[in-house]
Amino acid sequence: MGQMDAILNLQAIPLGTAITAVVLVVLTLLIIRGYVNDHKRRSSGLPPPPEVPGLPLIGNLLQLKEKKPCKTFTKWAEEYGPVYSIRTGYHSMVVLNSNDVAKEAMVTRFSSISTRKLSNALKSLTFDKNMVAMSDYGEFHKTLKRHILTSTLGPNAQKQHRVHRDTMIVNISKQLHALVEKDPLQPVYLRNIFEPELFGLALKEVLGKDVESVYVEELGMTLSKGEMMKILVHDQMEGAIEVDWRDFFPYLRWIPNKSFENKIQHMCFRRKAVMEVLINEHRKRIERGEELNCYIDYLLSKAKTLSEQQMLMLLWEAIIETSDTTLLTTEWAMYELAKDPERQDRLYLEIQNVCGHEKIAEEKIIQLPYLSAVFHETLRKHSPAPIVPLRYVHEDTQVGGYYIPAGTEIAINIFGCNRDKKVWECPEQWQPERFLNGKYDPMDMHKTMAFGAGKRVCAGSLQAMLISCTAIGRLVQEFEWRLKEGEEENVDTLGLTTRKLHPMQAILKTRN
Ligand code: HEM
Repeated sequence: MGQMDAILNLQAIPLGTAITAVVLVVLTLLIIRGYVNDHKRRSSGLPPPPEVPGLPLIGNLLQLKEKKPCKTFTKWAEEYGPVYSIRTGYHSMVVLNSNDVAKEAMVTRFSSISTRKLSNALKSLTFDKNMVAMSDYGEFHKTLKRHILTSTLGPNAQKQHRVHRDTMIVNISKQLHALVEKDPLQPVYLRNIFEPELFGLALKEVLGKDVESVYVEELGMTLSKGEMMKILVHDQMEGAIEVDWRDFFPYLRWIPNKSFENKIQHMCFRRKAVMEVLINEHRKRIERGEELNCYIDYLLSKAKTLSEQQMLMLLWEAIIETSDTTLLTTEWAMYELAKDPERQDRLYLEIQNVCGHEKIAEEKIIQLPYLSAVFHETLRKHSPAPIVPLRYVHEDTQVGGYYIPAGTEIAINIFGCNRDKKVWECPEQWQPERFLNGKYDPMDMHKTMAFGAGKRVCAGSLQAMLISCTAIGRLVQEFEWRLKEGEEENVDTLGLTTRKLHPMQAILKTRN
């Protein structure tokens, strides 16, 4: 996912005389690879996926420069079908664009497609796959996933953390009321209030306590919560899509790319400095006998074989994953509702009928099918992870009736699956009602492909649903939302996930 977005920033490729010699060798290697694969494919009796024509050596890189790769992939699917292959420099990549083939890859053929293919930036930022989401499938992955589910994200852990989510919603509501009272005509940036609260919730789940500021000796300064959020979340999300042209031309990896390396190292250094201070403070707390129900306490007592660096990465992973995609989903849902007064009214009436004068609470979600439909329709239209982090085929396999040799990268285009005209009527339109036609189980978390599927399915889907649905419900229960003039056009996204480029601005009216 990072690699592909990074193509947008593709730098000029250094072509020197040394490279001219390499070019010949590479072309020869490509021809040999093609010949060997073709021979194996013939004996499998399966055809290769259709190829999107590209240029020698660089393949399809230039065609991916213009727009978001998920959009280009979706456009190509109209011409080449749901499975096709492209070349990103030296690498072959198969792109999957429909629910059927995506599920086949993630479930039926999982054993052959369960490892990750990381860009150089992601290799450094994940400390070489030391986190649940970026590790290769195996014992290490299974153990880590069990830890995060048992301590934090599974149904029982979520019950225990309920108090933090309830507090967060109350805080958000209070701050919005204060802003509207102060100046009812002043547009409100929901993100400015929601994001620090969500980050605070992440800190409570991971460390047991919210942290307002922290002195970091290595950086020589006291960081506010906003500055911590920048170092631990925003900078890292930016780093994840940093391009290293050597990703596409591994045979040139002997050429240094210092500006890239320095940038990533700087991000890793700052993250480590902040995380170490936070971890050390909580170690001291635990030593004083003050144990809390949170991820760090769990890992320190139950996962003693983890190294310091692994512990740091796992704790940071839970912080960044909590802070990003749930915010995006909630902000996009509120954007769509603020744009669409009829659907906003329909949701408000549903909540009134079920909750009356009481504030919406998590246990009511099951009785609010339109609210669930709003959540899932937002995940469909604005899929927060538009492309599943790249997978790698580690043994010859097949998908959609096509032969896929070992060594191929697999891009699962969730955006494309969720906009497939064969599955979704008017996929460009935001219509929550599409989930209310009796075809869908109201509580099914996987009505769309937004959370992935199979053994690597998202571990945080329950938490995302609980937070996002309660927040959307409460925000609509307490205020009438209308977009600020001109805001309707602001649909661009930024980065690895579908973060709204322009934070939504809305005018709020308190409901009586
Ligand atoms: C609306 C919100 C979210 C969406 C759309 C989403 C989507 C995804 C997707 C597409 C994957 C990749 C699946 C694959 O590789 O096959 C994933 C993995 C993962 N997500 Fe989420 N996610 C969300 C929220 C969260 C939250 C709140 C957390 C936790 C704090 C979280 C933790 C994880 C973890 C740990 C994995 C790795 C699972 C594995 O590799 O086994 N996610 N998510």
